[in-house]
Amino acid sequence: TRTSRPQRILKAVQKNATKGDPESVISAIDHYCRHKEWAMNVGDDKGLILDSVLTEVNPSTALELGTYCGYSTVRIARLLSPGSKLITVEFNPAFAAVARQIIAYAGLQDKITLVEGPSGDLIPKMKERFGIKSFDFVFLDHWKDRYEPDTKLLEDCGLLKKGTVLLADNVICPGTPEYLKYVRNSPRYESRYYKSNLEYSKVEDGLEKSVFLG
Ligand SMILES: Cn1ncc2cc([C@H](O)c3cccc(CNC(=O)c4cc(-c5ccc(F)cc5)cc(O)c4O)c3)ccc21
Ligand SMILES: [Mg+2]
Repeated sequence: TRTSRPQRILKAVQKNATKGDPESVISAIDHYCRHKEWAMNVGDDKGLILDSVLTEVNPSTALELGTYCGYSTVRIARLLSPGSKLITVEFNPAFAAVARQIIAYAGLQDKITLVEGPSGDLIPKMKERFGIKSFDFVFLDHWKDRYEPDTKLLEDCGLLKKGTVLLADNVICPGTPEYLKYVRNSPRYESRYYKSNLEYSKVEDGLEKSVFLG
C-alpha cells in the first residue's frame, strides 16, 4: 500500500537533512510541508514563538502532549540545556515509530523520552515511572478537546508548580474553546495569546501561554 504522510516526511528528512543537525531536520520538514504536502507540525512561524518562550523558560523538565512526527519535539529538545529532559506522549504507534526515527536522525534521543499511550492514562504515572516531581514547561498539541481535561489532570497529579508554563498550539484553528475559557478565567493562571498563523498557511492561528500561579 501507499506510504503514509509521516513516512513521506521521514523520507524527506533522510534525503535533505544532515544527520545530527537538528536545524537541518526542522528546515527539511518545513520545506517539505510548505512545498510538497501540508502536515500538522507547529511549523516555522509558530515555531519561532515556541523557541522564544522556551529560551525564556529554559526548562529542566518539559512535557509534550502529541508528538506526531516529532517536529516540535526536535524544536524543543534542541534548545534544552545539558541534563534537561523532554517527555513526549504519543498514542498512535505509527506516528511514534516515525517520530523515533526523526528524533534519532536529529541526534536528540538522549534528551527525549517518547512514551506511547494516551495522555489521560500516562499523566498519572509520570511521577512513579519517570521520577518527575513537576514540569517546568508543557507543550499541548494533541486532541484539542483533551487540552482542558489534561491540564486539570496535571494539576490534580501535582505535576505543575508555581511558574510552570503551559504553551498550547491551535487555540484559534482548529480551536480549543473550553481550554481557553478555563485558563483565561481561572485565578490560578496568567494567560497571554500570541497571534500567528496556521502552519504553512495564511489562516490565523496562535499559541496561548499560561503561567501556573500555584
Ligand atoms: C490523548 N492523546 N495522547 C497523546 C495523543 C497524541 C495524539 C496525536 O498526536 C494526534 C493525532 C491526530 C490529531 C492530533 C491533534 N492535532 C490536530 O488535530 C491539529 C490539527 C490541525 C489542523 C488545522 C487546520 C486544518 F484544516 C486541519 C488540521 C493543525 C494542528 O497544528 C494540529 O495540531 C494529535 C492524539 C491524541 C493523544
Ligand atoms: Mg498543532
